[in-house]
Amino acid sequence: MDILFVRELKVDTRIGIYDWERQVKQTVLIDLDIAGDAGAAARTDKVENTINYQTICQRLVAHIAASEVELVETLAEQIADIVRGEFGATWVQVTVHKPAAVRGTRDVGVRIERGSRLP
Ligand SMILES: Nc1nc2c(c(=O)[nH]1)N=C([C@H](O)[C@@H](O)CO)CN2
Repeated sequence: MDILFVRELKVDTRIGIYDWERQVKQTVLIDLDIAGDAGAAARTDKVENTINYQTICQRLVAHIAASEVELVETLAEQIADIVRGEFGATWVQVTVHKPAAVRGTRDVGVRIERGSRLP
């Protein structure tokens, strides 16, 4: 199994459980690991034969910038649904970072895996 990855996709969004967090936008960073077959794309050297990571990033930026969820868990689940449902990935790992959201930390967030690694 091969992995396509995205690291630190940066998006400003309304997210959080507190009143003040409903008034402002905060930055989240998204990491993705997506199961795929890099061999098929490599043999043809055509992006049509793989999952286009740029298209996924554009789709996720549009979704996340417009979303207004409270929890990082909800956002991670929505991202996994998009990557699997719209891009045909069989397995995805999604990490949502909310840096500096909690005093005394560098980063907090959630990591989820959805789907099967088997083709
Ligand atoms: N499990 C979670 N715990 C917390 C979340 C969250 O999204 N998932 N969010 C918050 C606040 O919004 C925090 O990020 C800002 O102070 C607290 N705990």
